[in-house]
Amino acid sequence: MQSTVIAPSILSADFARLGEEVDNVLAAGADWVHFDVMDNHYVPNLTIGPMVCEALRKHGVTAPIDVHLMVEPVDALVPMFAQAGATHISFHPEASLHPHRTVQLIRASGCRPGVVLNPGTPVDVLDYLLEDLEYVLLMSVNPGFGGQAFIPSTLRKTREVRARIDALGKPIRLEIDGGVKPDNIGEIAAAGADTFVAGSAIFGQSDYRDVIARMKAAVAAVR
Ligand SMILES: O=C(CO)[C@@H](O)[C@H](O)COP(=O)(O)O
Ligand SMILES: [Fe+2]
Repeated sequence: MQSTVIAPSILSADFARLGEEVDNVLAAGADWVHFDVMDNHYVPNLTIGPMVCEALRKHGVTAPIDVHLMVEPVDALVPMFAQAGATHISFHPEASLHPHRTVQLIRASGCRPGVVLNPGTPVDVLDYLLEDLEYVLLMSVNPGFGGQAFIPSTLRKTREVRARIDALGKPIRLEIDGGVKPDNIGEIAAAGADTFVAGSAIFGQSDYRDVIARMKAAVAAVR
């Protein structure tokens, strides 16, 4: 079984104090930094790019940086993020002309590849990709914004992807992104997730340590 990972989405952090926010959330027990990249094309919002990732590394962040690319096309940004210090890069397969080639490119760039499924994307998209991935990211909201409500059908999809990963027998992580909170994370973990993105639930609280501890305790109770 994979270890539990809590990955705060910095989309909900105070961007004017980003380095300090990331330091604080990691000191409070977070495991990874979830880095949402939006291009105002694949999704109707615009966020941050490789320069900000590089700035976090220069600031002294050593934790894994989990880059979630909500961009189309995908490939040109992969080496740029690898160079900027990303450790994990995920992308939406419908945004790449050749998704398997993109997986190979992420790995060749020295990062761990992941594929992202939107709430309406069937799990069949994993059919010939899963065995070459390090993680699957299931969106539990439609991509583009923080602070949205968790879509319940994601629980069914989580169980389906968990079964596929277990059948394959490879140590592939199952990450959930969107609307994850202390009061639903236990149910999500019970469905088979091991890696949890949370933006507003963490950065919306003043005590990061308390909310992360409550999330980890809720996961530990069911895993
Ligand atoms: O990728 C995305 C949104 O597109 C996420 O990473 C959100 O940033 C998560 O925010 P919350 O739903 O936890 O507030
Ligand atoms: Fe994300």
